[in-house]
Amino acid sequence: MANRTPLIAGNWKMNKDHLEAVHLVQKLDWALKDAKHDFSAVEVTVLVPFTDLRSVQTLVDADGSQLSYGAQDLSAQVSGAYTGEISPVFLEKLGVKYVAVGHSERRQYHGEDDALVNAKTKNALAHGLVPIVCVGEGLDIRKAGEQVSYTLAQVDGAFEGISAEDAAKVVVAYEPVWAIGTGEVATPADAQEVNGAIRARLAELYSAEVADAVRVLYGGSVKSSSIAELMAEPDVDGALVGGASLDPEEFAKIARFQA
Ligand SMILES: O=C(CO)COP(=O)(O)O
Repeated sequence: MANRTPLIAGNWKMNKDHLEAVHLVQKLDWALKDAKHDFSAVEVTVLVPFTDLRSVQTLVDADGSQLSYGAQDLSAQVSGAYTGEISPVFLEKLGVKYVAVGHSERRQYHGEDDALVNAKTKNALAHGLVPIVCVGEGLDIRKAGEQVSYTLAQVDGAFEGISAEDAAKVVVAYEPVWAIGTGEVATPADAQEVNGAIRARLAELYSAEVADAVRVLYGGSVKSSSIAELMAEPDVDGALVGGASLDPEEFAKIARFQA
């Protein structure tokens, strides 16, 4: 890996109310502090439900925690008559650093397409949030051996019209849908194949410098037992962790993959 700081991001999905969130973040923070975790060596963040954000912000501020936190989605709009939507301005005011965009569950259950993912990515960047753009193929595409071309088309769509300066700030998460929540983690070679292709595409779309700056994560059934071998791949710069991020001890172990 070049000079990219690894990022371990926990995606809680629709789990933990705001009271449970405080307990979980506190336990995670303690586990990392006990282990003298060096946040400058491996960044750790949690993507929590919208309703948890204010409580998490208060806790992180009060405890002087080095954990950052983020949201799982945002609106493509900024304000106005968009019932139920959440503006990036609101997220920015809550101290949010990261926001997931185009998670496969949003693509699948909410019909989000590449154009919407692109609009949301731009909206996040315009308001100082770091988008974690999620891409990845389903099982049928994988069986047809088309995972690289399919995923790169999603990358092309997400980055359409984004400047090189902004592109360098984006985080991309390769999450093969068949590996999400199934216990079936991609092999390190599977992850490297697509992560490497994503970086090569960014070099084509922009430049070697931009491609070198962007962190490309892997997600899909990551556990403390599988993280080290994934991170050993040159183009895996971290992980987007679902189920295992709900267990603070296990998630702290994942964050401490170098230990
Ligand atoms: O979708 C994921 C993270 O965004 C991965 O979820 P799991 O780690 O539960 O497979």
